[in-house]
Amino acid sequence: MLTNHAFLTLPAYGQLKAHFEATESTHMRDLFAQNPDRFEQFSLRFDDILVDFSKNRVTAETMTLLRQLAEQAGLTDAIEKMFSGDKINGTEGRAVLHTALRNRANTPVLVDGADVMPSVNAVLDRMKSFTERVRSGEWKGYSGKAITDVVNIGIGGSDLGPVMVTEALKFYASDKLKVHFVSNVDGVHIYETLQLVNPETTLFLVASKTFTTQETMTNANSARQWFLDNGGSQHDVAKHFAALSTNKAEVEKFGIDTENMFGFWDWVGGRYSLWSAIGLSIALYIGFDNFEELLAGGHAMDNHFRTAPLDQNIPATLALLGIWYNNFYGAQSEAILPYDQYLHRFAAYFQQGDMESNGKSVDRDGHPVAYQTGPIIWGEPGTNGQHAFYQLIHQGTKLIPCDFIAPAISHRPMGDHHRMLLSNFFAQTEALMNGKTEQEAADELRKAGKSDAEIAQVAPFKAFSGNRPTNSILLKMITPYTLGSLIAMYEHKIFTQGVIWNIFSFDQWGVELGKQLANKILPELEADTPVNSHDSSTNGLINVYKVWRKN
Ligand SMILES: O=P(O)(O)OC[C@H]1O[C@@H](O)[C@H](O)[C@@H](O)[C@@H]1O
Repeated sequence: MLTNHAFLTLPAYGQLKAHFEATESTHMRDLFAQNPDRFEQFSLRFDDILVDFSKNRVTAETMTLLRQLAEQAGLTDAIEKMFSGDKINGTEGRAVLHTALRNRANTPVLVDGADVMPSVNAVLDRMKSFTERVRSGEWKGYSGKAITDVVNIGIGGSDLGPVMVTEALKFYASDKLKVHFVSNVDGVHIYETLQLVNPETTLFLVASKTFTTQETMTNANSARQWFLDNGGSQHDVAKHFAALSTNKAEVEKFGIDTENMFGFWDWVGGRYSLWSAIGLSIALYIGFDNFEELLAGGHAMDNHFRTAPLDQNIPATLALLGIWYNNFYGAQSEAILPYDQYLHRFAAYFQQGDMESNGKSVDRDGHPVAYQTGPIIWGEPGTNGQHAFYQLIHQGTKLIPCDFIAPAISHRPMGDHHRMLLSNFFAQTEALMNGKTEQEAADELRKAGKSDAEIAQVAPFKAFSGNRPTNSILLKMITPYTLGSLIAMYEHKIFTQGVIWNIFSFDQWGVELGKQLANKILPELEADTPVNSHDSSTNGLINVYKVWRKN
């Protein structure tokens, strides 16, 4: 178990508070003017990833104090505990070992005294041979045809990771196999997907850690019914349905041949499971070699996180910067802005990764926290975001720290597109940092021939305060390996913050209440008789629904 501490009483917290008050009004423009080495001093490199954090409202002293905060919170010890299989998921009594899934060094990792690596490797071997059989066409559907479409049915961690990675690595995909993802219990999702596929050549992957999730089981049942209604027989189900789960009993009950079950373990959190059997759709889409590269990239970042000193440690640095804005500047959110269309689901993926992990308000002693924990994560790919919500980032009243992510080399070089994309990537962080004074705005207007009256009227609106923090994460190229490292980098950032806030990052009790209430309401929706067992709003909504559905 992790060692507890009181975040607000850590000596470095008090020092940071005083330091914040003394430096809050400093403008990054001045910090850059004073220090020509700022970029060298405040950037880190790891393989083909450059993390430039110089455009943050920090000095060397800020970083030193933040690192002391991490040390005082016991980060080094916590990292070791996670990697070595300690049961750091305290409320569920579980180890947290997604790192073992990508442990390419194959060193033993013990849970309750037993090495998990042989089981991890055994599942990977089965995924490999299955992937090869499906991709080569050796695996046949019931009418003897090769598989052309894979439909992954899952939700949350059993969906978002595979969706994000298959999109991000589309360049590596085989053109013989398409992947589709069904998550929402809204029948529209499965309906529309089934319109695109042929039962003779479709493989359904039912992806659910628990194999009891309402949405997934409902979609899986509908998919099986569709399969049976459209030419497949009960006997053929084995050729068209596989399960990715920890729950063998439920898989059997559903009727999937356990030969077609790819297992994982309770020490893999749903939102950290793309590295496990849940990644089978990824392996099928990009090939097993590329899936292994993804694992290798994650593993390399694990080694970095575990061994790099704090002043060189990329995930820890990003985590500490996040804490600086979250707990001292009062920033409510963080934006993730990938300048790469293939990464268009990256922010959505880390919405779950971060918000489900650190959206907690009780500390590890079970006491309510008296400080802010996990931020709101949001974002869209650049440049689309620029034409939508960047106005607020540039001139709104809220401080929104942003991560800008871009590859130097595009997989799809088309004319000048990539250079234009990157000019925007570079320009935005420069603009956010520098801003534009009212005087500069006025000078521009004067040059454009505006009168003094016009200048006085318009200049205030054309001024930008600047001093808005950004990290620039420049990658050489989005390869399976770099993507693996990038994902692991964010995972460890989230972990570090959870350690410092003294919260449990690997449970998610907050999603349960809504599920319980939905289960209670579902049978109440059957009859047309009005309900009166809820508050007046819930009763009112249900009763109007019961009237309207009749038309
Ligand atoms: O994989 P399962 O068991 O179907 O769970 C899916 C999702 O279910 C949600 O309820 C959890 O909040 C997520 O963490 C999880 O990923």
